[in-house]
Amino acid sequence: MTANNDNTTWSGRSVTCTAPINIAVIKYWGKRDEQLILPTNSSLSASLDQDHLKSTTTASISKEFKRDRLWLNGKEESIENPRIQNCLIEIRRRARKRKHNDDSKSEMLNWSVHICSENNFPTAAGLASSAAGYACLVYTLSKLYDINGDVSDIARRGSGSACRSIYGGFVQWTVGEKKNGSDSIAKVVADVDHWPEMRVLVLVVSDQKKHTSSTNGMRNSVNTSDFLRYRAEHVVPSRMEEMIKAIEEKDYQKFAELTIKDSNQMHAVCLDTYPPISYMNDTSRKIINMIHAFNKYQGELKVAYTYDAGPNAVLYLLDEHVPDVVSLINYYFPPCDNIRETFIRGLKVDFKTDISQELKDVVPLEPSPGAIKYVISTKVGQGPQILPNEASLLNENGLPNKLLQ
Ligand SMILES: Nc1ncnc2c1ncn2[C@@H]1O[C@H](COP(=O)(O)OP(=O)(O)OP(=O)(O)O)[C@@H](O)[C@H]1O
Ligand SMILES: C[C@@](O)(CCOP(=O)(O)OP(=O)(O)O)CC(=O)O
Repeated sequence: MTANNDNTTWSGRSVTCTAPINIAVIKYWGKRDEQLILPTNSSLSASLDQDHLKSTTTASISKEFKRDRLWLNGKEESIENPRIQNCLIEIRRRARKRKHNDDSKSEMLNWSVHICSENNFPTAAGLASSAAGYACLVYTLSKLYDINGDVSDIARRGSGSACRSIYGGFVQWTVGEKKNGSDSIAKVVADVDHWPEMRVLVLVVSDQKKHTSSTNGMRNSVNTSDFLRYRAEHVVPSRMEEMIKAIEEKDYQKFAELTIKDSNQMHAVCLDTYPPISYMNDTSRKIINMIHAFNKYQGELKVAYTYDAGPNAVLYLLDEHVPDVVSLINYYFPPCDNIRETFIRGLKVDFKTDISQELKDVVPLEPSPGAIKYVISTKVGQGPQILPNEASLLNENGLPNKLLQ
């Protein structure tokens, strides 16, 4: 395939896109329909800047391809994965529905597709790789097949949280009421420029694969936790309204309080599950204690934490407080010597590695060297982006440029 300007050739077509991860401040935890991936409650997240955390996907179609194929992070994987199939089938169905005046384009719908994707961060480690991955897959395929309009409901069929990564800024996923899920879609609450002071620190405690996947964990919670039903019916609806208002008004105190409470509530539902699920470890709990002591010492909320299905903490804070919070992390969770240089990623300014005696006196912790592996400093970011042809992950034969042995 030799691509021309619009990525179309006599025998093929190829598109490459990127998509962000997102970190929820009102958590999705529970499905009411496993097949369509419909949630038990609405949720809300921010998509993060793609400098450090993104998926990149190339999708190509060609007359010459014999069958659909998929490569993920340099290795061929089965394209029969039911979630990938759910997305692919729905994309092709929507593409067929569109009336093509141009016969050559209709013909393309019968060609096989090659998909190659990579994440620039650890996969399946609780860093929302499935969200970025499926959003990127669906967005790329939608561009390949010229599908216009919202495709968040298709990304949702890959992984629930992926629907929120179809947009940038602050994004809600509305629970919806319809059985077919057509109203369970992502909507932008505030775009990327709305709250430019907002910063995000991702504290990587572990980048190993987690013991209980989100899918299995939330299925057990739906089956056994009364608290999950209570949360969905009596807590989340009003909390969503409050959170949207806090974001619209840039009310950090309210935003931080709701973020902390909602993370703790999701993990309380996990503990209410039978048998209980606990995603946090000792380091996660120490981070929580450190942040509550720090906020109390400051007299107001300066930093909010949230945890997904793993031990890693994500902190939402305003840019003016980043230096103090980074110093705090450095003091209580200093890096081992060999990684000092790469411990805090994405931050140019110098920060202190010590804190005041007054603060030490109120934080109920001893330093834990090496407990945090590294920190990614980032911010709220854009939605998926289309890249130029040169960025393709597939060569002219439709095979990956890079393959792992
Ligand atoms: N770039 C990608 N393209 C397609 N699929 C991907 C991509 N990245 C990840 N996935 C899919 O997502 C799976 C990992 O999802 P999983 O929910 O276990 O981890 P996670 O998304 O990192 O964690 P969490 O969703 O709990 O934050 C992978 O095994 C793969 O099937
Ligand atoms: C804890 C969470 O990150 C849950 C993520 O769940 P997934 O979207 O990974 O689950 P599936 O729909 O089964 O693929 C909270 C959130 O992102 O809202």
